[in-house]
Amino acid sequence: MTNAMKEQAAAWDQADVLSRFREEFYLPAGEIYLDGNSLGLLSKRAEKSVWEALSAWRERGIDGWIEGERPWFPFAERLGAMMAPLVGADAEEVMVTGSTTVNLHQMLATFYRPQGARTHILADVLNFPSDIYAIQSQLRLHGLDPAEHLLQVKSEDGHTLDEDAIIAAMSDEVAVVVLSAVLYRSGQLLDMERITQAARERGILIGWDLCHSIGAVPHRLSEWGVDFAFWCNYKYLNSGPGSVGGLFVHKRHHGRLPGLAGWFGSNKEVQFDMDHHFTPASDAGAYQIGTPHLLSAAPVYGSLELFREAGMEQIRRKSLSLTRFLMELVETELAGMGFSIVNPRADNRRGGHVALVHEEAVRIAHALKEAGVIPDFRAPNILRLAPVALYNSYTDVWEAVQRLKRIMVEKEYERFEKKRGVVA
Ligand SMILES: Cc1ncc(COP(=O)(O)O)c(C=O)c1O
Ligand SMILES: Nc1c(O)cccc1C(=O)C[C@H](N)C(=O)O
Repeated sequence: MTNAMKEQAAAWDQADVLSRFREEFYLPAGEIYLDGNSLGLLSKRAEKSVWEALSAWRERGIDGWIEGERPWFPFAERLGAMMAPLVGADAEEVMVTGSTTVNLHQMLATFYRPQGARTHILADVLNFPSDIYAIQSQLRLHGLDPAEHLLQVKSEDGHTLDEDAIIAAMSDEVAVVVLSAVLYRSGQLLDMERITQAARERGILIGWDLCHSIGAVPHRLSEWGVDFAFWCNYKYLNSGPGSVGGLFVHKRHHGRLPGLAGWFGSNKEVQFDMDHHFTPASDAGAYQIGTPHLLSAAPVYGSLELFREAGMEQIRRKSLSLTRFLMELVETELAGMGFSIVNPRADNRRGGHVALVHEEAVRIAHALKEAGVIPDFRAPNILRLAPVALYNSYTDVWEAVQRLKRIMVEKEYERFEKKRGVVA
């Protein structure tokens, strides 16, 4: 059985239409990297685009803003247009700017307008903490108590959300809904289309956090009628730690005054008139604030070239197939060893990683790292494994599970402290 699976993995690798993209990345020597859902690996393209940004600065100085192959002044717009297909949007609806948390602040500062009974923001108990902090602080800025005005949909099993429960919580007290497309721990993929439609039918605005879905799952934000979305580019998009994030604002909202205005949100024709009257850009560009962080935006260009070449549909197909294989191996090779798979199994219900619960998860994560498999751990007991379509192979998945099996059989994890790392 084991050998048959290994041969199967090798055969799939042979037939893999995306296998050439592995060469585009710097893979840590001797390691199997399965943490691309937290920080994607550096690609040669991303590295090249950073060097090109530095060269432009070195050679052109101030003229880099308007001259050269990739002038800085329209760069955020250019990246937005390149990224638009990944979220299913028109070029003018997407901007590469800010960060996840900052963009959520910008979106709420713009779209959260408590009026009459509609004063609540609806989120969920499984959301990433930073989103919740941003929501709480936006409520406070309106003089409202988060304990009362932030509603969080509960989770029955502590890992997943029930879409019916989310929709049932959309009362006429809710002004805005903020949810993650893919939940950061369990990897559950929510039915964005259905939930968005339900919010719109009830006159509620809806915004999606795409941190764990962008680059892993295709989206059709524009067609679904999503009001806004925000994300980072350092996970599946491989644009580097702290790289500039992204946002989407549906075209029906264009022309509004952004909640947080700054001169880079100006109509570009008049920005350098230096007028004290703010003339916002007519599209998602209006939501930029200050000078773009060019050196952290530069790698996004190289990363997006790879996505354009590989194609999102192919990436999703391989990602699903990798995670399906991983789940199958966990169930066969690791049977009886105390693991339970807590991500949903169905293809249309899971994102790009597999989430395993084990009572020894923290020590197993340490042991895996020592064995050259890079997972991540989320307290109290979740091991996340993300085989990434652009740079992981089926053989990586097979080999990672063999190393994990050895750790369990030999009880290698018992040598480690039951304590998470600083950046777990
Ligand atoms: C779902 C989700 N939201 C928000 C964040 C925070 O993003 P940032 O630190 O880029 O603002 C992260 C990751 O760190 C995340 O996974
Ligand atoms: N943003 C991160 C960071 O600055 C340091 C370490 C990890 C991260 C992450 O992105 C964690 C990630 N959002 C998660 O899903 O847990």
